[in-house]
Amino acid sequence: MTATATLTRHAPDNADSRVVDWVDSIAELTQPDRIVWCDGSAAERQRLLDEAVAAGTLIRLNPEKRPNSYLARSNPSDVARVESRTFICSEREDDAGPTNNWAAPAEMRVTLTGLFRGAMRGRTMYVMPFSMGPVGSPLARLGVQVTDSPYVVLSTGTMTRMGADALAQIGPRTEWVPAVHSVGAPLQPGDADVAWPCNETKYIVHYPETREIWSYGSAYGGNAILAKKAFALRIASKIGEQEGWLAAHMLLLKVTNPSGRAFHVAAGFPSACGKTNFAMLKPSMPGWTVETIGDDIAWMAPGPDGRLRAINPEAGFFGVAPGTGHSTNPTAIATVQSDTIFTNVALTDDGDVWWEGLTEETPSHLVDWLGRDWTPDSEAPAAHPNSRFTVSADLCPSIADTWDDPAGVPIDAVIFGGRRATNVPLVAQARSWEHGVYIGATLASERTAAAEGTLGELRRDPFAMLPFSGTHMADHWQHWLTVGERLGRSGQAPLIFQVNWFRRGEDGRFLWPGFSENSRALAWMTERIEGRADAVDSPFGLVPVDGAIDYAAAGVSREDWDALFAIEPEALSAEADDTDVFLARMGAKVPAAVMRQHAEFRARL
Ligand SMILES: Nc1nc2c(ncn2[C@@H]2O[C@H](COP(=O)(O)OP(=O)(O)OP(=O)(O)O)[C@@H](O)[C@H]2O)c(=O)[nH]1
Ligand SMILES: O=C([O-])CC(=O)C(=O)O
Ligand SMILES: [Mn+2]
Repeated sequence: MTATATLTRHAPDNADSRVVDWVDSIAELTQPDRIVWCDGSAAERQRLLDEAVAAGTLIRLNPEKRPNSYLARSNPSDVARVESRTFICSEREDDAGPTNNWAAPAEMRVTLTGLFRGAMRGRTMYVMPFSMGPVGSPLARLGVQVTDSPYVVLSTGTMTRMGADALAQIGPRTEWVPAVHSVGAPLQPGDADVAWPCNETKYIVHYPETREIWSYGSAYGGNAILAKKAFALRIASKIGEQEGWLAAHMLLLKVTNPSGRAFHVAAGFPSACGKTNFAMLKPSMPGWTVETIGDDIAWMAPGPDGRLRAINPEAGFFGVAPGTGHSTNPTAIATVQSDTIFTNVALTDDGDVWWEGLTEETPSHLVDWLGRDWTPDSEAPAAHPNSRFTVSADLCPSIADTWDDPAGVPIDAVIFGGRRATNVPLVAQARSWEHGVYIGATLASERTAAAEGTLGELRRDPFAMLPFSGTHMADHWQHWLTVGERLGRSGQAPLIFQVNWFRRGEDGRFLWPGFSENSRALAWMTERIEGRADAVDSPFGLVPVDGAIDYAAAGVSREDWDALFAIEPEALSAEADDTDVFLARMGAKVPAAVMRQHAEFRARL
């Protein structure tokens, strides 16, 4: 018997034997020095925080400025999702589709077994049972992740319901998704550790049929907090297709109008395109309120009443720091006042954090995300463009009291959006569910710092799921059509809209002020649901009639307002050509309804 096998007996007494056997088998492969079963308690969290400070992984911030908060600086090479190293290993390549990296599962297993052999030597393996969604909710799902990164344990503890309660849910017949994570940096006896261990070799691997996740070499959020993008989107999109529900890269919010009527909205924008900001919107319009339910992921299923019901499977926010300030997102600023882990932001001289966009004045001296002295004369930004905050949803002042309702909330509207300097109007309503699916399917957006790649480059990001689908993207579209038909039969399908906060004028400036003023577009959408606001036809769908949105109150000139909806036939025709190429690339599985909608789009130009 090895030492690790002995330690595994410290599994909690109620741990399901399949979980214990699986943990044993991973320990056998990865050879950690110690195994710790996480209970999710506050005491455990504090112990891990203290250990991470001692190890140099976390810097404790000034408790008078930022109580119970910490700064992590990653290895400079480990700052974002690595899409080129992310794989969907379905049995058949065609089930992963042309937008995913694919490898044969048997071959990938051999590669990963080689990499994971002894990968945790000298480290502790943490076992984290977790629930995505309120523990015990019919919409919730269970998983167990092992990791050798205390930073990942702390992050998972905030982002999910992690610990003893989740473990207690796993019985002999319960389904749970196993997820294996290692930073890929074993320590030999006598080796000194580094603050952010990782490996140049990275693999983020999903087996959709057997519902397993393996991640190697990175400790960055989206690569390593496997409950989030890997499970709640990539694996869940496959499960949802098999079971008739939707896993969506969408925020969830509740908006209440001045007469007290509430609406629930799910909105899908690509990474770093405004989900967290929209979810925490402070309306500029008097009498309106927005409450937050989720800021990144929605699981939605037709409910017993025939309506689409949604839960936020997460328990916290992993939000983009740069651009988040008192004037843009005061709610997020209030949320991260305490109990927050910041990653790759700058450190102020008084032990607090700073990033571009936090305040109007720039501090005269900082320590940047790389640990170097920084002044306003420095060329590089002080915070990494994809620096993040990790904080519990409970701390958000705009959180809705229904945010963790096990039954979910009924969805009235679905929105798609992207970062588009040209062509796409501020807001438009899809003519039908089918038209809405076409809008989602052909969504394009400019690249951001949330993943490796060229900033600003326009790319197709269907359903904002390009990096997050565990299936063939065209199967995902067909699945949305099928769910829509089912909702349509009870006459209760949500309306679908498209928005674009990022259109620019010829001088390069944003034409729309965004943030709190986005409430004007949201209000119009709710008025469409109520049948109170008028709209006119356009190639994109139904757009507000003159006077339906008070743009002047948002400080927008008549000229800019017109430019926000301008139709440039040549540019649109070029975009339609590009859509042809994109749909051809997606192959024979593209639903006929999407092709039909594309033909109609062309005909309307
Ligand atoms: N101009 C403009 N910028 C915005 C708006 N909303 C958000 N942003 C900026 O866009 C960036 C990303 O916004 P987030 O709300 O964090 O985006 P996200 O979709 O939650 O990103 P992920 O967490 O990566 O999925 C931030 O720098 C925001 O300040 C808007 O309405 N107008
Ligand atoms: O998953 C991540 O790493 C962060 C995130 O929310 C995104 O990129 O969409
Ligand atoms: Mn976000």
